[in-house]
Amino acid sequence: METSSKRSVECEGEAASNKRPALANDHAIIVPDGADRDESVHHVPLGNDEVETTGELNQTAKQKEEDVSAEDRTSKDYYFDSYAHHAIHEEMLKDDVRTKTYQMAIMDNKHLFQDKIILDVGCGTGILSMFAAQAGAKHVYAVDCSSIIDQARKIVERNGFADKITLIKGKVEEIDLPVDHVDIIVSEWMGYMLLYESMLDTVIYARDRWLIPNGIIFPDKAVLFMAGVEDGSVKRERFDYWHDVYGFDMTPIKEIAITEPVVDVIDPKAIVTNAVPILRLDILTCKKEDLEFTAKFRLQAHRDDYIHGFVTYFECAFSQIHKPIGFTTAPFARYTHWKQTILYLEDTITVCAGESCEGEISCQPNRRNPRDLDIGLNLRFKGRYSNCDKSIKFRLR
Ligand SMILES: C[S@@+](CC[C@H](N)C(=O)[O-])C[C@H]1O[C@@H](n2cnc3c(N)ncnc32)[C@H](O)[C@@H]1O
Repeated sequence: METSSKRSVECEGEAASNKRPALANDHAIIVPDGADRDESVHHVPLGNDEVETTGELNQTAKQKEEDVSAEDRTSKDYYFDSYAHHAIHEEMLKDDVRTKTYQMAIMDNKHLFQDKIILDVGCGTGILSMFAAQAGAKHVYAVDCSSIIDQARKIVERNGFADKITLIKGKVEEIDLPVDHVDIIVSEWMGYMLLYESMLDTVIYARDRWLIPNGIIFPDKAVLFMAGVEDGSVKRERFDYWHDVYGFDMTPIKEIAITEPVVDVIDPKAIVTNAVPILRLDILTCKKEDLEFTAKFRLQAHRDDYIHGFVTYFECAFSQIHKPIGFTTAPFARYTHWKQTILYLEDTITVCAGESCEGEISCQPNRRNPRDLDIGLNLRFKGRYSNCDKSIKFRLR
């Protein structure tokens, strides 16, 4: 089965489901009502606006800059700059699957927030801090290293929360809080393929330093999934394109391009196999080491088709609240700004219904740029029409 290359357009016509799909998952995830799709949102490329920081932080940034050569200047260097611009926050706020799930999780659980001390890890515009203050928190500490916090300060004042929310500009790992402990941590740390940006490290740091025993983290569960996809038209358009560019062979670029996972919307009809969980995280207990993982997988085709790559997506849950909720970034659910992340294969696998491909997928932060992800795929397939035994490396940057 072939699917259209105009994936975002095709997707517009999909019936967006409100119900959590039946996946191999052990916690209830409900996508909130009224979270409409917004096809106008786009990922904002990492920019390089000047970030205002303390002298000490500027020093650290300069030092880091000297450590990396020009070709390695990727997300590591531009990370906080990228969050300084309002457009990336607009994209996140307009993702109402995301934002409304946080709002519901907080506002429908006022009993948890009443008179409690809250820490917002990476507050951005201050949206989660203001939800927490509205829910009755005694005080909220909102931390962000990006200069967007200057706008957050004005927003907090304008909305009458200046006495309830203290904004602290700096890296969570480098600041001191005026309190020794917090009752609840709220944070939106998830990146593409769940772990891109490595911001969960920061939440783990904050949890271990400040969260009281039996404290609460919003959200507290995350699961990453993978499935096989038929996506021939996009593969041809993105990668095979380089075979003949105005009559020239530009395949050296194809060889690089295919090692970079693609963040895009996948038509749910393109999914050829079952989806399997490859990482389950309990944010209350996980360690930094758990974020480097290798998982075995076995994916069985549910129809005769081709596998051109593997799609990954994630789900998050707020399970410590009165009635657990969550959201999914799956292709068959509503659009989110995370879309899906696809690992395309150089070779196409011809698969028959019932046949399985298996292997191991590994993922770890890149050694030089820890906000990038190095992904390894060992793939084995023996089918009626094709065989495959390969090790492939990708880098999400
Ligand atoms: C994905 S945004 C979420 C913003 C906001 N909480 C929301 O939900 O709209 C993550 C924010 O965390 C900040 N951030 C990431 N790592 C940080 C760190 N180590 N220390 C302080 N801020 C950090 C970024 O600058 C960014 O503004």
